[in-house]
Amino acid sequence: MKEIKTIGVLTSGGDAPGMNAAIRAVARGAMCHGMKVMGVRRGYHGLLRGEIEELNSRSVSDILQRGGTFLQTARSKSFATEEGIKKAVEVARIFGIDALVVIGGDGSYKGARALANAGLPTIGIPGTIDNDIGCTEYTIGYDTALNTAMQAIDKIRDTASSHERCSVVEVMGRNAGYIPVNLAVANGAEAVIIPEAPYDLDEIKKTVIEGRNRGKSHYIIVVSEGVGETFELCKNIEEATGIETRATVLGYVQRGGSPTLIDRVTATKMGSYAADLLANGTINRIIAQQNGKIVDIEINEALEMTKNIEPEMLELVKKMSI
Ligand SMILES: Nc1ncnc2c1ncn2[C@@H]1O[C@H](COP(=O)(O)OP(=O)(O)O)[C@@H](O)[C@H]1O
Ligand SMILES: O=P(O)(O)OC[C@H]1O[C@](O)(COP(=O)(O)O)[C@@H](O)[C@@H]1O
Ligand SMILES: [Mg+2]
Repeated sequence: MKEIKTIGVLTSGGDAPGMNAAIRAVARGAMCHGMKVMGVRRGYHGLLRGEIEELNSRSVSDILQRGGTFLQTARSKSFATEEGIKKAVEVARIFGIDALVVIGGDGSYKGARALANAGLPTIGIPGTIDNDIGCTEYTIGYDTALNTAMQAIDKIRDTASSHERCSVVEVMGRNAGYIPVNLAVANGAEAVIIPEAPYDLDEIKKTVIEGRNRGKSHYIIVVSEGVGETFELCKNIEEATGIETRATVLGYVQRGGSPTLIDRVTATKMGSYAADLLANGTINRIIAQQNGKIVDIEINEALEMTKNIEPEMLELVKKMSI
């Protein structure tokens, strides 16, 4: 394989706090190895359009602490086609990009694998608030999103408590329950509803009614957006319990904001690790965290890996709701 002299870096899929820290670390890490770094704007969409410019150590200054992604991001339908992949590889070749670092989620990795199969070496870095990537125990943005949502639910709880209401709070995570389950524990929810596990609405109503009988003044039910039944749930609980029940959809509040220490440090470690791999000529890998350590996994193998919500976490929510 020819020596990697120039690398590209892009962010793809939903933005996540810490993506900027990862871009900075990839760029500065690569520069330390004498590589040239090209920033690709707007994810795969921008790659197709040649929205590419060289980065230097100053173009990535003052971004470490900022949420979002200064390269911007996109979801691109036209990229995810045979034609799109072919064109993307061609554009990379025109700009002299020997390998591409993709910071994004599971969808972006499928794109990275397609590029690798078409001849453009890639490295994936996990960047998504959802923490829904099977090969890694941690994804950049997850801790910030959890802390932001936790603080928001604390505020909702103040109002629920003052008015003696029940609050059904819908949180993000697509089809994965990592965000809701952790929030339910951190915010002392009566119940959590996630796409991975069946739920018993009668049991939830019972928990709320019994809680009131024991003197509770507020009730929090955390629901994953992936369940898709937030407003029906709210109505059902109110009708069955007679307790005024309000729904709050946290939405994008969870995705923005300055990254926490964990996200800054993890992003910096992973970004620098990606640059080291490419400097050594190691390609088509996904960076992951396993047992607290940063590792790299072959891309096909990484995409086959799965992980599960610990049932103990669901048990813990139940136990603590008495
Ligand atoms: N199967 C696929 N093949 C090629 N590209 C894909 C595939 N799935 C997703 N992508 C590309 O990756 C982009 C980001 O994926 P998405 O699932 O939206 O976000 P994330 O990477 O954060 O999970 C998509 O808009 C698309 O361009
Ligand atoms: O608002 P968007 O960009 O359409 O997407 C919403 C989705 O993006 C996320 O915030 C992040 O998901 P991805 O990292 O897979 O893009 C999900 O939790 C949510 O389902
Ligand atoms: Mg995803």
